[in-house]
Amino acid sequence: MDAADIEKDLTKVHYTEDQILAKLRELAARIEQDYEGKDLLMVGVLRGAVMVMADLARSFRRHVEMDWMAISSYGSGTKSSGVVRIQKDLDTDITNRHVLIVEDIIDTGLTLSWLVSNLESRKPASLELCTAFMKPDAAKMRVPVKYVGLELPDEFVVGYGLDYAEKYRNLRCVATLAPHVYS
Ligand SMILES: O=P(O)(O)OC[C@H]1O[C@H](OP(=O)(O)OP(=O)(O)O)[C@H](O)[C@@H]1O
Ligand code: HPA
Repeated sequence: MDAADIEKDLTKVHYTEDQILAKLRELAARIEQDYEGKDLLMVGVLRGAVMVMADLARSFRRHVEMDWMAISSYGSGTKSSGVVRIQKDLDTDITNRHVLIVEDIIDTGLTLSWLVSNLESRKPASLELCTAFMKPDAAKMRVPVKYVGLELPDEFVVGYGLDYAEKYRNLRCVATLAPHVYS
């Protein structure tokens, strides 16, 4: 499949790579300021957050630690299954640590709500959330998200880490996936 074939699967590009990187640099500057003088552990949520974590972390001029959790609620479909499962836990003990969860997207908010209560039970010194993208339903979430990047409509999107059935994660932009691909 070449680039032109992939483009046929997309209906609208919402953000280009440059727009995404510019927003992440803004978030990184705020995070750097807020965590001045504190050790910071960023927890990335596999697999979608790989790109966000890599670009965010490289925007810092300070040390950060990174660890990863793999949890899944979407399987290979376009709707949340409603059931969150841990597939890989953290390697780090987060007790008394300043933890920042890094996500690619908050859609229904189910994954993050679940993750926050799971990580809070481990007694970190602080726990905050950062997401590159957010859909409208996420506003209904009870957990506040301190660092929010870019807004997306309530459509199934792919690219910049976001997949459909494990494909499209490597697109540099974020775009709506044409319904003919999954219906
Ligand atoms: O707000 P929600 O409706 O819960 O959706 C957000 C979650 O869905 C995606 O993960 P997914 O389960 O698809 O796993 P992946 O990161 O491996 O793609 C995404 O990376 C978020 O973790
Ligand atoms: O729109 C989406 N695309 C890809 N993965 C997702 N996980 C939650 N929402 C989405």
